Amino acid sequence: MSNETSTASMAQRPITWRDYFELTKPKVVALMLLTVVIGMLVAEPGLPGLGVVFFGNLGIALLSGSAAVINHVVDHEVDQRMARTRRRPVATGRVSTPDALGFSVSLGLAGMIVLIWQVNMLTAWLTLASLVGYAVIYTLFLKRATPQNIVIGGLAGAMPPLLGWTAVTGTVDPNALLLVLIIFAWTPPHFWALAIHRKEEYAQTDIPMLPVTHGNRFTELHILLYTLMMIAASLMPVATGMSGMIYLVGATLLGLRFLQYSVRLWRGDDRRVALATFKYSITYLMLLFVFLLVDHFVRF
Ligand code: HEM
Ligand SMILES: CC(C)=CCC/C(C)=C/CC/C(C)=C/COP(=O)(O)OP(=O)(O)O
Repeated sequence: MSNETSTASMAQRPITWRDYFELTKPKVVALMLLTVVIGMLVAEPGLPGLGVVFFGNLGIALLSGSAAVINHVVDHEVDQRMARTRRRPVATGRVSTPDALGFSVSLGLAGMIVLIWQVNMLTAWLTLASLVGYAVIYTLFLKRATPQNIVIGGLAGAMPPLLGWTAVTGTVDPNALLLVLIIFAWTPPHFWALAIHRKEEYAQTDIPMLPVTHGNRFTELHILLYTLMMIAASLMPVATGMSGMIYLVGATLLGLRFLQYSVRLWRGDDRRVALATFKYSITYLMLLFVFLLVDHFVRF
C-alpha cells in the first residue's frame, strides 16, 4: 500500500479513544512523569504523601497532554509533509481541529483544577507556564522562526522535575533548578540527533531545523558541545551535596557513553549513528534519574 493510500484509509477508519490518546504524546509524557516522580521523591528526606504524588502527576500529565494536543493542531500541515508524522490523527483529518482543541481545553482545565485544589498554586502556574512555553512559544513561534528553536523551547520540556519538587515543597529549590538544567542541556542532543536522521523530511517543510539550515557538520559539533555541557550539569548535584557516590558513578558512566555517541557522530556523519544517539538519549535520561533516586534512598 502506498503512503497516500494508507493515509487516506486511516482517515476513513472510525475514530477511537486511541486517536485522542495518541494526541497527548503518551511516551514523551511518560518519561516526563518519571522525572516528576523522582523530583518529588528527592525533594525532601522521607516519602512525600500519596495524595500529592497522585494528584501532582495527574495534573502535570493532563496539562502536558493538553500542550501536546495543541502541538498536533498547530503542526498538522507540517506533519502531513513528513513520513514520521503524516499518520497523526489531526494530520490525517481523523480528528478535526475543533475536536482536538476542545479535547486540549478539557485536559488543560481538568489539570489546572487538580493542581490548584489538590496540590498548590505555585505548581499550577509553573505547569501552565510550561504549557504556554511548549504549545505557544515553541510550537507556534520559535519552531518556525529560528534554528535555535529547541534550545530556547527546550526549557518548557525541562520543567517537570521542578514541577514535581514544587508540588511537594511549595518552593523553588536551587537543586531542583539543577535538574532542569540537566534536561535543558540534554534536549539539543536529543532532538538534533533525530533531526539529522530525518533531515530530508525537515527539508521538505518550512521549519528551519539546524541540520537543514547549517548542515550536519555544524549540528554535530553543537551536539558534542551540548553533550559536554550536559555532562558538566549532570555532575553538579554531587558538587552541591544533593547526591553522592552512587549517582556520581552512574552519571559519569552514562555521560561517557553519551559522549562516545556524540564523538562518533561528529567524526563520521552517519544517519544510523544519529538514530542510535537519539535512542540512547532517552535511555540516558531515564537511567540518570533512576540513579538520582537510588542514591537518594541509599543515603537517607
Ligand atoms: C522541546 C524539547 C523537545 C523536543 C523538540 C523533542 C523532540 C522529539 C521528537 C521530534 C521526538 C520524535 C517523536 C516521534 O517519533 O514521533 C521525540 C521523542 C521522544 N522524546 Fe523528545 N523532545 C523534547 C523534549 C523531551 C523531553 C523533555 C522528554 C522527556 C523528559 C522527551 C522524551 C521523549 C521520548 C520518550 C520520545 C520517544 C517517543 C516515542 O518513541 O514515541 N522529549 N522527541
Ligand atoms: C506542561 C508541560 C510540562 C508541557 C510540556 C509538553 C510536552 C509534551 C513537551 C514535549 C516535547 C516534545 C515532544 C517536543 C517535540 O515537538 P515537535 O513539534 O518539535 O516534534 P514533532 O514533530 O514530533 O511534533
